Amino acid sequence: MIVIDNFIGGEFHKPKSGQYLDNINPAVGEVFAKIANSSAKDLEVAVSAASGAFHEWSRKTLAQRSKILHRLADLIDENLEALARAESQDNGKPVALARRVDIPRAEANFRFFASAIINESTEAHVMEGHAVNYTRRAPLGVVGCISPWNLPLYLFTWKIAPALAAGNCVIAKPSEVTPYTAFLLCQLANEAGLPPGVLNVLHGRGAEIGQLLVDHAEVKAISFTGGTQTGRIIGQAAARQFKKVSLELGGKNPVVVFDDCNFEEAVQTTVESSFTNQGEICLCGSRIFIQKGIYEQFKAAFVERVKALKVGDPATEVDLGALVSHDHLEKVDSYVSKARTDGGKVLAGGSRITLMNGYYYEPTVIEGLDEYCQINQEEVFGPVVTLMPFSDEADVISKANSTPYGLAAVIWTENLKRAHAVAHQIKSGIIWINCWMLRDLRTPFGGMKSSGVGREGGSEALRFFTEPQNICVKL
Ligand SMILES: NC(=O)C1=CN([C@@H]2O[C@H](COP(=O)(O)OP(=O)(O)OC[C@H]3O[C@@H](n4cnc5c(N)ncnc54)[C@H](O)[C@@H]3O)[C@@H](O)[C@H]2O)C=CC1
Ligand SMILES: O=C(O)/C=C/C=C(\O)C(=O)O
Repeated sequence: MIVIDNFIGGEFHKPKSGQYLDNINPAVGEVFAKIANSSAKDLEVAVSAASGAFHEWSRKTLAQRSKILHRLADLIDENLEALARAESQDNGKPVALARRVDIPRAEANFRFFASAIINESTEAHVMEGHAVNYTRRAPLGVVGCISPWNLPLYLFTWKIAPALAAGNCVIAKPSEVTPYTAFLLCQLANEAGLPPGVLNVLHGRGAEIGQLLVDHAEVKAISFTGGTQTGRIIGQAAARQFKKVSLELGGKNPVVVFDDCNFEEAVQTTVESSFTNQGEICLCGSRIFIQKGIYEQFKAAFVERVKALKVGDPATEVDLGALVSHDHLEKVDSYVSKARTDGGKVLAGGSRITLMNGYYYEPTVIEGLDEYCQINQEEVFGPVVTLMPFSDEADVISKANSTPYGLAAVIWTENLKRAHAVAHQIKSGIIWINCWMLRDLRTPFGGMKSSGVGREGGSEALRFFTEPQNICVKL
């Protein structure tokens, strides 16, 4: 049995409570690891290690920090296969997907921020003839990074890489549902030469050790990705201490297909935007709006391809693996049941798949529901999409904006003037025109409305993890 212990001050530590949680492989429904169940005592040791390391880490030159983070990126690449297999075992996603997307992106996250700190310029504001102001951006100290289960190492590193690059010491809390690759990364951090205490990883339940981390006065900022309800709790707790907080939350993302789209590309990419990673990505499009003139044609082509998707053992060549947990499978299935009772017609899928005692669900397409029914308002976070017709631009803009969420949207049209006009009126932090998940790590990443507060990526992330200080010099 694998034992996932905490990583504090460069060493693995058993939880002070001596208690462990079960870690289940969702592909087969079996416990394969034990996870440290951390408490306040573990947090105190981690805070002390992180605070103690801050002086040395924050005073390293940018080139020194950059070199260590590049080395960590190299080590992720060297261990790609083992990390991809671990990610699949923990999460249920196809190994091939982890090999192609999750682990290379974890490497890219370190690579990107290791280079960004070297290339970032500082600002100066000249008061002609009077003074010059320059902006110093100093690291915050000890910061907390809380990540979810859907893209475990990908999102864990998306947070810790900018935090470390900017000179902070980190206490990270990966999801208790998928802690394995964060645990494996700790060993690589030591090999890369990251000084002890600069990165600390505590495992355990969100409502316990996660909440203690958010509430700790020595932790100066929290970067969180996860569900909107959890984001609300964290935002409220952080506000009490005027703590900096970045919240990347849920989505109910619209895909808008105009009748002048490149039909083939729109159909194929919409299959991907719906079902990649079993639909467990906050950026997946879950409400597909199709212009009336091509509704039937698009529906037929889309459903045919969805029915051809292969679901099964994630260690083999499949399109979809298992959902992350039994609870999540129940949740997804209950949304589909409710959609049926609301009058929805299931065009593809709609059922669990019995296989190896794992948590498998068919890729599901539903039509016949309006934009205000439950399944079109709440985040399912699984392989379920709805199809809805629309008449014109005004109609689809109103429908696209009809949820509390505003994370991402996709627009398919060959008329770029129309694409820009619609993009400007959809209330989403990220808009893809004629593509999906084309990611440039320099761009601001995050959502509007209930999809979050703040932005990650590029300079936004480095700014979040630093405190600006204006220094005015009289000339
Ligand atoms: N990126 C996204 O948009 C994600 C959205 N979700 C949505 O949230 C729903 C619930 O999934 P969960 O696994 O329960 O997500 P969650 O939001 O509860 O968990 C995300 C992370 O937050 C931690 N956490 C939970 N409660 C906390 C607290 N009070 N203080 C500090 N940290 C806390 C968890 O341990 C985990 O590391 C999903 O069904 C999905 O709809 C879940 C994961 C990612
Ligand atoms: O940064 C990305 O490319 C993707 C981020 C995805 C999430 O934040 C998510 O699914 O939660």
